[in-house]
Amino acid sequence: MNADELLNLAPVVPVVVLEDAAAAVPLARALVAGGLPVIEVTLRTPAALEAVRRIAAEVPDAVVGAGTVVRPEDAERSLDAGARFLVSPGCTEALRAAMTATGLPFLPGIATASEAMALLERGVTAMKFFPAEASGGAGLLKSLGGPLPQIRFCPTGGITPANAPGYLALDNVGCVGGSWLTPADAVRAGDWARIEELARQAAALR
Ligand SMILES: O=C(O)C(=O)C[C@H](O)[C@H](O)COP(=O)(O)O
Repeated sequence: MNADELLNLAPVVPVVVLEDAAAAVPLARALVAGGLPVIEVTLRTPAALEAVRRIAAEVPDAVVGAGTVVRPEDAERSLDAGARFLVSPGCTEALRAAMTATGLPFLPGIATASEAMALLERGVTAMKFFPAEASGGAGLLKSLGGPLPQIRFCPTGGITPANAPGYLALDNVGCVGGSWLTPADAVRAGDWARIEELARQAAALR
């Protein structure tokens, strides 16, 4: 799978923060059952890598990746845990090199034309647009599509069921990402039925 294929797997990528790795497998099963197989586990908690490991081992229909990859060493550690893709909120040359070295598809974050062009010079054509709403939203992406039509994006940050269709209608958007599918209270309560239903609604967005 390359990064462009990753963007085509599902219209919405749930961005997940897990405090407890024990929730990882039932959570991933609920998302897959709802029709969202691509799952980004953010490396924001001590439990994150173990969560990736468990989903990779126990939920074969999920495509689990690591998000919030911000330090070069996060890339290799995510690969070792079984991540199948990497996502970063922004990018540096050292981070790009580390993500490339894993051989995994990755979506480096950008918010401006210059950031996108720096990655394009390195052969990267699939990127995360972050923080999407705060940086100019669908209008900015539409504008970037004029001079930079070869780049495709996964906008993330402030995406909701209400504004997602506006992004998904753009030629240069493959999918959107968001945390709304896994509300912290639902995860804490183990309310997998609610998460499955949120996933089902999101899977129908396109
Ligand atoms: O952790 C990362 O790698 C990020 O870049 C940030 C996340 O993608 C956003 O925080 C999700 O945004 P919301 O859906 O608005 O909650």
